[in-house]
Amino acid sequence: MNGLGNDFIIVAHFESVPDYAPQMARAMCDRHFGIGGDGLVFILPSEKADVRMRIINADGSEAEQCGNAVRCVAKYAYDHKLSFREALTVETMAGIQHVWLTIEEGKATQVKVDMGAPILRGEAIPVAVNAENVVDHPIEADGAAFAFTGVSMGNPHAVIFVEDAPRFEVEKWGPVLEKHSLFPNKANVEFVSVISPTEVEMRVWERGCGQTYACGTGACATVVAGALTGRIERRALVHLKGGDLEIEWSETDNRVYMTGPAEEVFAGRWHKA
Ligand SMILES: N[C@H](CCC[C@H](N)C(=O)O)C(=O)O
Repeated sequence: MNGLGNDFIIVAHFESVPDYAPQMARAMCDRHFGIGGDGLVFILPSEKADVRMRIINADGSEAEQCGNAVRCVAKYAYDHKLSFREALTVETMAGIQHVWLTIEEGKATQVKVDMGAPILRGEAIPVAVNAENVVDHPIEADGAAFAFTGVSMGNPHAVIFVEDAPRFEVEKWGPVLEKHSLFPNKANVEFVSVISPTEVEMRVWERGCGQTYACGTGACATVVAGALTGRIERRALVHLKGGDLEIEWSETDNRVYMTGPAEEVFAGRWHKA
């Protein structure tokens, strides 16, 4: 499945995450010797929600949250009758996500997710900056100077505003910034250019998988960072390499709502030993 080209291998027949999950993710996500994907997603039973999601990045590291994967999991749960409601809940390591599905011809097409409230205090993101909000904070890497705004949606993000995101050298600066000493748990790094107060372009280097076509939590972090720094409004359209996400950081409940597509591409069997 994928959300705007951010693609995942979904497995739904485990009761819990096996201890060999990191090796399984690295093998299955390999785009030449495996199936290929940005991550391996387990759909598990839950006592608190309709289903539970755990996500392992392509490098075998586990992430606390994944916006595009939540949309895929919710679609899978409805389409494969793990849930019969168009409004359902997905338990993640970041909390319980409420999800609303748009159904067309019996299948979920568009998915809206309550991604919860952003975490902005430096040591909770975490970033090695002792501040309630980490806004346009200087960061140096390989002799270049940037300014990042730190936001967690359960997973850590460093949002950097640049002149022209689609032409930015993500492959050069992403890996250096992902592992910067300011980020104790590493970070997903978003490069964002503002088109208008309600529209941005974003490219992303993701922790544990590299440059991806889209990042749901990254799009949420982008709108929060943009609104915090007065660059954009709290509701914006985020243009990503793989398509668009609608994001709103609600003024009334402080929660971030993400709306976008989810797609099932194929199903199959994994035969490798
Ligand atoms: N690589 C991310 C997890 C996937 C997040 C992204 N794919 C999304 O849609 O939110 C991390 O290690 O925090």
